[in-house]
Amino acid sequence: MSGVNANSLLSPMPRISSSSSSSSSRSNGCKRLSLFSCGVLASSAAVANPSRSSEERVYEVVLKQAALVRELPKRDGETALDWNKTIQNEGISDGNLLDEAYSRCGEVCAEYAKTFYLGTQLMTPERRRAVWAIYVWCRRTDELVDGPNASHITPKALERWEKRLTDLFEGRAYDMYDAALSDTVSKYPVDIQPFKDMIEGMRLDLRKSRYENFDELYLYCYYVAGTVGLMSVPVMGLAPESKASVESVYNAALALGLANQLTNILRDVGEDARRGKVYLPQDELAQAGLCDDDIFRGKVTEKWRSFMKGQIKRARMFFDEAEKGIGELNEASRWPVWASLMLYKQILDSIEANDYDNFTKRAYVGKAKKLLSLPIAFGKAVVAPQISKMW
Ligand SMILES: CC(C)=CCC/C(C)=C/CC/C(C)=C/CC/C(C)=C/[C@@H]1[C@@H](COP(=O)(O)OP(=O)(O)O)[C@]1(C)CC/C=C(\C)CC/C=C(\C)CCC=C(C)C
Repeated sequence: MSGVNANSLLSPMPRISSSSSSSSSRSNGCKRLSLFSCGVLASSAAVANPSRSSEERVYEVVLKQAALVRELPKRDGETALDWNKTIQNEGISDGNLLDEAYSRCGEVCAEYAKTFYLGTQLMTPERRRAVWAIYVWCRRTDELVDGPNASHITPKALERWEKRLTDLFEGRAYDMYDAALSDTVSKYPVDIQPFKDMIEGMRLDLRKSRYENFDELYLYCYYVAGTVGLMSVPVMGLAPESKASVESVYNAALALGLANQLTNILRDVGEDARRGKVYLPQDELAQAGLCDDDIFRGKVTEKWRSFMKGQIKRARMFFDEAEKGIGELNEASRWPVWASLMLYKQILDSIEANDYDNFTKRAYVGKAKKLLSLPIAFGKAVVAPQISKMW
């Protein structure tokens, strides 16, 4: 799309409304994800915070999201998270205006996240546009603290953004992008909590520039990225044949968000340091014999390599956890998820290929590798999902 920029994304547009409700369910039984003890940490975060760890607090949100889905009645011949028919049967009330709102979301997506946009093409039209609407809201939220006007953003502005969020969940949309999301949340069992939590993550980012331990970092990563997984699952839907518990799929989705954000942090160490930010856990840096000054100095040493190996190992473990859940998603939704996972995971390979110099070199995945990932992701998603579980 031409003319999509950070300012236009945040500028208000004509206010239109859409109605609100919520919807659907599945089995219980859960598998608890614990990646704190993956060998990179000498001290456990739960010990650092003996009352309740971030992992436990986030897990409560996961359980709540899964419970919301289970509370909704199953329809004959429909699995709990298989709402495609529901959407098609009920139709969309404000036809043209909503179509326009969604197509604007698609344009933003195509502009900002080309590969992801391509990946959504395989999804059903209803799911595709719902994911675009979520994407746009996330992107706009992120731009409040990371965009061109970020230096003017105050807690008050975030409060207004949150009020606007509550309004759109109640069917009162301020602009076209909001209207699309308002429609989406009225049709899929998407809860407001992960959205509120993402705003909380932006608040945290405004006031915090150091993370004492992985427990603190975990919470931040949940807020800004794990939430995306929780928002997306209800729209992407589960495979009708899936026997997995809803919790385990939400956990995998959470893990993908965490893995992506940890990878982002590892890729951007130098860039963040130049903004005075160090996201890496302070206690782990200290255990490796490193401190902030080593990061500001930006010299790749043996200590740094060894520290980075541990961080990369942990990020990969979250990716592994995420992979286990993708096969449980509705078949048409798997491709963009596999594609995004593969592309992000390769950033870790690229950090290694740069000999862990994430101070002066930006790890990236080249075009050829990106293009090659798409058919492989397609294969894992559609052609041989069973085989991909064994890889
Ligand atoms: C299919 C799919 C991938 C859907 C998600 C689409 C979506 C709603 C994305 C929103 C992304 C966004 C703009 C988030 C705002 C906060 C933020 C910036 C988070 C970081 C993303 C990277 O964004 P960016 O474009 O800035 O990256 P670059 O710096 O340009 O490289 C994050 C790192 C996190 C994004 C998190 C995800 C994509 C998690 C997706 C998880 C799922 C879709 C769940 C999948 C389900 C299972 C069962 C595994």
